[in-house]
Amino acid sequence: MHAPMRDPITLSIAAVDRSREPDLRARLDAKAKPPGSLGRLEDLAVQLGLIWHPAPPRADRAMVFVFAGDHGIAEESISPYPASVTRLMVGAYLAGRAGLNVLARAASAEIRVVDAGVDADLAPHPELIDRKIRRGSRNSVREAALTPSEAMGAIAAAARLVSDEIASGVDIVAIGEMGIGNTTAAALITHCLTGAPIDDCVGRGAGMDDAGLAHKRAVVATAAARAQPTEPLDVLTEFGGYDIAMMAGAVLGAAASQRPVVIDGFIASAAALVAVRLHPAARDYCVFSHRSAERGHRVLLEAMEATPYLDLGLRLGEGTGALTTVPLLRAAAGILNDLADLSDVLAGNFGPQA
Ligand SMILES: Cc1cc2ncn([C@H]3O[C@H](COP(=O)(O)O)[C@@H](O)[C@H]3O)c2cc1C
Ligand SMILES: O=C(O)c1cccnc1
Repeated sequence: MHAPMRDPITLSIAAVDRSREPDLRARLDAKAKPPGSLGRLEDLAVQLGLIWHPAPPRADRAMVFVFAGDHGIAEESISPYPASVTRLMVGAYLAGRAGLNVLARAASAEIRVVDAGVDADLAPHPELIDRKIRRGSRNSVREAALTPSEAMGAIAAAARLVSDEIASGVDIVAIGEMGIGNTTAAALITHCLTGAPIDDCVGRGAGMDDAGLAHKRAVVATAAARAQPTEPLDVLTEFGGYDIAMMAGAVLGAAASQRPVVIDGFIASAAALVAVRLHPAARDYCVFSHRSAERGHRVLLEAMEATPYLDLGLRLGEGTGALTTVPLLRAAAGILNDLADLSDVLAGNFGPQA
């Protein structure tokens, strides 16, 4: 049981207790290995230890939430693919045949596919969660993509979904998206929230060529000339999408329930930055999986002082990068929970049962 979801802005998110960190580091240093020899897995173990304190971290049940939504700005020819690919890929998720499904199987993760705002009347399916706010966002070159109440509603709906699953026993949350045009929305969010130049925020997305990239930059400049918000909810309303708003809500839901949330690539990181600007303490719960090949991702990672774990040249989205990192969280929890102390090994004593 949990309290009813409050207004996402007044949602209560507790920062982790950093005073526990030296104790966790000392515990890791006492284990049967040279201090620091598990490298950044030890940092991840510390983060999980802080999140779960005073309980030992658990990392058994992982669940990826994929939020699908269409973007009005797709009518500006900013993607090499038509908007109809969004709903077709949702079909592929439900058929179990997409990159999402393959990588979720490899990570032993459960999948939740959420219709956040696909521009189609999707047929009901037992594994499709209908949270559709609207059939696609508005074109942010001309007008705000979302209304403030749509943005708030999307955040609240996703936060609720995630906190309900955590209440039912999910240990690790991962987030991803599907939405043709969403690298343009994410670029606009990145530009507004970090102040980085547009050219540093815009990349090739699903594979724009040089001419396409130049056009995409011009479209982003036109939209950015219409409005220059800096407050996170205003930025989300002007330039976001239902997929991005729900990913921000998912981050807040995981943080409010004190569970780690693995952030996928560029678009998911833009949503995470919105969440962190709304609630700075949410940063403590974010695990940044990988460095995306998409140009603007480095700007977002710097803005959140994040060093991702993997650099595989990924640029798919769908939560695939977050899923490749799930085994690292399991390893990190195992290091803290199961690795013997060096003193026991040196005494020929392998733990309480010996
Ligand atoms: C077949 C296909 C599957 C995808 N899965 C994720 N994306 C990725 O590409 C889209 C963003 O790129 P842009 O902003 O250039 O449209 C998003 O849907 C993202 O998740 C895909 C893209 C395609 C074409
Ligand atoms: O980093 C990502 O998640 C990404 C990059 C390009 C296209 N789609 C997703």
